Amino acid sequence: MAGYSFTSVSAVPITWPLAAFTVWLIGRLLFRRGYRQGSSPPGPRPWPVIGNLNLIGPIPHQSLYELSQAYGPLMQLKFGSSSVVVTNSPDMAKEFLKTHDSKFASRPQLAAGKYTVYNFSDMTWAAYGPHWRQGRKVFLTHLFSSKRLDSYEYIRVEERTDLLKQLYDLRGNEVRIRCRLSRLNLNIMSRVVLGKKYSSDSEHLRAKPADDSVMSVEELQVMLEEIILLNGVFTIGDWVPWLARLDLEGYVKRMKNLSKKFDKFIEFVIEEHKTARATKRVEALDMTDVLLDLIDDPDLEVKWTVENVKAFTVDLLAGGTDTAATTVEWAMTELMKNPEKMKKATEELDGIIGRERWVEERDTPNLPYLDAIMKETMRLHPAATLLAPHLALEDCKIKNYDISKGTVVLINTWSMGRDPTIWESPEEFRPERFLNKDIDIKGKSFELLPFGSGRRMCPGYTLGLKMIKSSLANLVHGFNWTLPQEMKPKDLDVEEIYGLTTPRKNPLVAVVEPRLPPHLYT
Ligand code: HEM
Repeated sequence: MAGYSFTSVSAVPITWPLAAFTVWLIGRLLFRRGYRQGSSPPGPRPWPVIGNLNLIGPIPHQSLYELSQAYGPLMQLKFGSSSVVVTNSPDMAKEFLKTHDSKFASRPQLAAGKYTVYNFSDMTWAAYGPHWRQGRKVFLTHLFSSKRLDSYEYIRVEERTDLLKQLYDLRGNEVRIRCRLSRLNLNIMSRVVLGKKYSSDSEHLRAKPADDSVMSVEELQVMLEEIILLNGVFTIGDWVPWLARLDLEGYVKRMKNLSKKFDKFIEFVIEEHKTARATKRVEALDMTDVLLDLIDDPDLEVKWTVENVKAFTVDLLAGGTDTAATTVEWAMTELMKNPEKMKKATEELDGIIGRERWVEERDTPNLPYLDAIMKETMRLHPAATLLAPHLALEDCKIKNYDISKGTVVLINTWSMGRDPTIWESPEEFRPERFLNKDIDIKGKSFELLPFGSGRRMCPGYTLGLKMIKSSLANLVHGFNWTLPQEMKPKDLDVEEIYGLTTPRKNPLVAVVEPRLPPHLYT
């Protein structure tokens, strides 16, 4: 049977004028011709240029969504000389992530992996193979076992309590929720991964210059935001290799600068850990200790190096901080846009938890409406809209489409979440759609894949879910939130910033008032 032909779209990146012209010219010269995929003869035929994708900055999932509306569930784009296949259909996603999982379990070797995580020494950007397999095992058995995650619960509780106290002190004032959430998650991840925070806020540092912090928490937050951004950008040199040296957008320069800063920071952390280990002053085994121990492990299949320790540390800090904060900010935005849903959530909390205590992690299985809010938020605002890019390791036929080795695969979870053939009234925030429905978010229901699925699925999802659920539950339980001044719920925008994660463009600002008895906050 003859294979289908792909709809091919030529993507012409647009940047500042000179670069735009250069790239347009290259596009005209190189990508005038397309070819028919499948078993029919691949004779050249005109490449149908149907429009420009604005590919400055991160890859825009919304533009991909619009194209997919016209071109169907599987669409092939040309990014320079590389084929990129995008899907927005759960059936197709299942083919890539389950049926043919092992053939699509690699990652393209992009500049971000080379320059920000020590030449692919981490797990996220590692090519499929022994290094990645070993790293994954380290993650799942040493760092994210349920025993280890439980042993860190006290850290999550202490940091959360601290945030709730801060919010109480700010009562009656406007609060930028995301900033507080990022800091909460950064504090948790720093203590879990590095053993302590290593950073304090700048006011504290000014007051106590002798503090042993290495940098201000604001500086560390900016570094993490930068790494998330740079790991999601479209870098022309990745797709047109002979342009790589020009670094037209300046992203590679930024990656190198950022990497230097991270390296200095992590070097300091490692040295301190080594000193503590040498003098036997190790009090608690944090993740850096676990990663350092592996350097001396003779039984490992692939030699573990200090670069691996550093790159994994970056993965852990970046993976755990931004994703959860982005999701909770979106959940709070949707709840404030839909006050009747906020009311239902507080009613559930009042009924199950009561007003005399905070919500603990062990309570969350008893809060189905809260769970539905989280799922509905992840449907409309998945933290990683295109997952992380997958790479075909061999030629493969997917539902009769020929995918050649080296093709990059993007799974557009953002589109799937908004597809009217899957979800009724997809633009509406309706947590009720998940009540009494067996839709899983851990990679089994392909219409909802916030953490991906299969071999490359997020290994940190258990921790991510713990952080999201308990902070969201307590923000809703402990406080009444209102919009500033005359703002109405309908005025709240839902504009996004594209990137590896997709936060609100305009941070959510709300006025906070306590709703529980005062003694609980002090
Ligand atoms: C709300 C929380 C989180 C979300 C939504 C999320 C989402 C994702 C997604 C979509 C992927 C890519 C899956 C794919 O390529 O198919 C991923 C991969 C990954 N995530 Fe997460 N994540 C979260 C929390 C975390 C946490 C807490 C950590 C670690 C501290 C983490 C570490 C990683 C790593 C290392 C990978 C790469 C896995 C691999 O390539 O094998 N994530 N995550």
